Amino acid sequence: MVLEQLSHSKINVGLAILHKRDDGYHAIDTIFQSIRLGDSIYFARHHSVVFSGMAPELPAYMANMIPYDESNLAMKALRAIQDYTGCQLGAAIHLLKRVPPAAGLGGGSADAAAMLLGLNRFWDLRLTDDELLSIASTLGADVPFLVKGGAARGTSRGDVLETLPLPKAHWLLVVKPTLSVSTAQAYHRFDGASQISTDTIDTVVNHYQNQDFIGAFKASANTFEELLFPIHDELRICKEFFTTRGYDTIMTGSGPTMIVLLDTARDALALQEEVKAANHDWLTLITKTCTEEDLEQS
Ligand SMILES: C[C@@](CO)(OP(=O)(O)O)[C@H](O)COP(=O)(O)OP(=O)(O)OC[C@H]1O[C@@H](n2ccc(N)nc2=O)[C@H](O)[C@@H]1O
Ligand SMILES: Nc1ncnc2c1ncn2[C@@H]1O[C@H](COP(=O)(O)OP(=O)(O)O)[C@@H](O)[C@H]1O
Repeated sequence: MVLEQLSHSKINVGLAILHKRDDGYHAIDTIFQSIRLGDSIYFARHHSVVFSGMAPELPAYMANMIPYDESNLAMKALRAIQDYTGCQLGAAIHLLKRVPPAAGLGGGSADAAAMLLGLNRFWDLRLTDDELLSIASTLGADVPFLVKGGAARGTSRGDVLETLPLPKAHWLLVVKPTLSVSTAQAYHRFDGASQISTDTIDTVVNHYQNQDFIGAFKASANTFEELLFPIHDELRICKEFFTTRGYDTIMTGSGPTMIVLLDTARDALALQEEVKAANHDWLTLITKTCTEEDLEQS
C-alpha cells in the first residue's frame, strides 16, 4: 500500500510586521490562504526509514536548492514525531517537489506539515490535532497554519491562528523571479516602521468574512514589499509588469514571488505568453486558491 499526502502551499494575502520581539522573532499580523500548488509525499512499507526526493518540473537552479537529507524540513518533522511518540517503525518516503523553494510560498513548511499528517495516518499514531499543532510549532512559525490549511489570520510569530471562512476558488498566476530571498535576512531589514498595520489586516479580514476574496486581495499590503523593493529592482519590475496591465498583484511572504489575481485560466495562459515574449526568465505557474473540497481530498 502506498499512501500519498498532499502538501498545499500558501500565500499571504497581506502581512504586517508589527515589532521585533525579545526572542528575536517578529510579531506579525497576516492572512494565510492555502493554494492548490503543492508537493506530494509518498509513504510505502519498509523495515527502516529511507528518504528520497526529486523536483523534475522545477528549473535546475531551484531543484538544486532542495536537500534530501536530515536537513530537509520534512525529515525534521519525521524526527520530531519519532521523538514525541517513540515510534520505531520504518517507511520508504519520497518527496515530489513542485513548489519553488525559498519563494515565500511556505514550501518546506508545507512538507513538514504533510510529513506530520502523513505519518500520523501511515503509522496509525492517532495524534490529536492539538498534538500535531504543538509539534508543528517547534518546526517553524508557518508550520501550524500549513497543518490546518484553509484560510486564517496568523498573529504572534504567525503561529496563533484564527480560522476564516474560505472563499470560492480564484485563479492565480504564481510568478517567481530569479532572485532568492532569505526569510531571516528579510526580517532583519525591519527597523520598526511600516505603513502597514493591524488596521490593514482588519480590512482584509472583513472582506474574508463577506466571502469577498477579490476585495481582500485588493485591500492587502505587505511590509516585506517596503523592505525589499528598494534593494531589489527585479521585484518592482516584476510587480509593475502585471499592475501596468491592469492585474492586481501582491508579493507573498518574504518574497520574492508575486501573486497575480485573474478571472479565468485563459487570462493566466495569455499572461504566461506575455512574460515569455518579454524575455523574462521568471517561473510562472497557474493555480487556484483552495476550497473546502480541495482540503478534504488532501
Ligand atoms: C515570512 C513568512 C510569512 O508567512 O513566510 P515565508 O516568506 O518564509 O514563506 C513567515 O513569517 C516565515 O515563517 P517560517 O518560514 O516558518 O519561519 P521560521 O522557519 O520559523 O523562521 C525563519 C527565520 O525567520 C525569522 N522570523 C520568522 C517568523 C517571524 N514571525 N519572525 C521572524 O523574525 C527568524 O529570524 C527565523 O529564524
Ligand atoms: N522540503 C523542503 N522544500 C524546500 N526547501 C527546503 C525543504 N527543506 C529544507 N529546505 C531549505 O529551506 C529553504 C527555504 O525554502 P522554503 O521553505 O521553500 O521557503 P519559503 O518559506 O520562503 O517558502 C530552501 O532554500 C532549502 O534550502
